[in-house]
Amino acid sequence: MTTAGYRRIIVKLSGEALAGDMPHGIDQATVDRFAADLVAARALGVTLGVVVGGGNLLRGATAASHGADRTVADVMGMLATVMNALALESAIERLGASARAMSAVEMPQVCETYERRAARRHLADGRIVLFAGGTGNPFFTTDTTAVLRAAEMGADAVLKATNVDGVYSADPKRDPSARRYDRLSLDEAIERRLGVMDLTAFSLARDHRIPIIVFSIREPGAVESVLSGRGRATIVGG
Ligand SMILES: Nc1ncnc2c1ncn2[C@@H]1O[C@H](COP(=O)(O)OP(=O)(O)OP(=O)(O)O)[C@@H](O)[C@H]1O
Ligand SMILES: O=c1ccn([C@@H]2O[C@H](COP(=O)(O)O)[C@@H](O)[C@H]2O)c(=O)[nH]1
Repeated sequence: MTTAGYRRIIVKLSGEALAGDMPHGIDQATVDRFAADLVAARALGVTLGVVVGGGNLLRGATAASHGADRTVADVMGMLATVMNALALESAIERLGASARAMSAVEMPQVCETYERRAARRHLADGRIVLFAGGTGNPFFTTDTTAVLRAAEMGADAVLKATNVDGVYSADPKRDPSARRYDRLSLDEAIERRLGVMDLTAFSLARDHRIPIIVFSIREPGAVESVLSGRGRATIVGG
């Protein structure tokens, strides 16, 4: 299967990338560009859910390594993902498309609470659903959330839009000799402990036979390119 066959997808959008050229925070121009990418992908007729990370604001494990309580830090990380999802929701709606942020952590004054059937209805109605607040539980990541929501929504694939152009034999930021894969199995990704996603996410994807497509979000139109089968990406599983 090529990446062109997917009709229902979950995009895992890097939180870190939302900072643009800044070390941290939310860069509005980058939010607007990612929103335009998502709207263009939706215009291909693809049913689209998005899980956004929080690495531009706070990662629980990092905060804990500096002395914070891990469970509190993880809650803060989940709140960071809500901020990112709200920024994207607003940017998508300003482009004239319909979007709905749904948080796994209840905050009714802020956005809808995640509920599986309601989310499926929003998708069926053509809305881009922004799954915020991670799984709602500490000790997980938004990569795992993306695979979980993909399984719940009956998605064909998870598109991991990040700051590297695929999966390598080692972290390419640390090892310049790392070799890039065009394709590999989920078993191989797990056995080789490839750090582009956590093991929980890869294992859940293997259990539910959900392929993960890893590609760089740096180029405008990246999501649409991957969905059209043109973009540079690594296909894991599938
Ligand atoms: N084998 C590997 N192949 C590719 N990238 C890898 C590998 N091992 C580690 N990485 C790192 O994984 C990172 C992408 O995963 P990560 O989940 O940290 O990013 P993200 O999606 O931008 O995160 P967040 O959403 O939390 O901001 C890359 O920046 C890359 O440096
Ligand atoms: O289910 C989840 C998802 C996320 N978290 C916390 O949020 C941050 C940000 O998510 P990233 O995937 O790292 O971008 C994460 O580091 C956790 O602290 C969580 O607790 N549970």
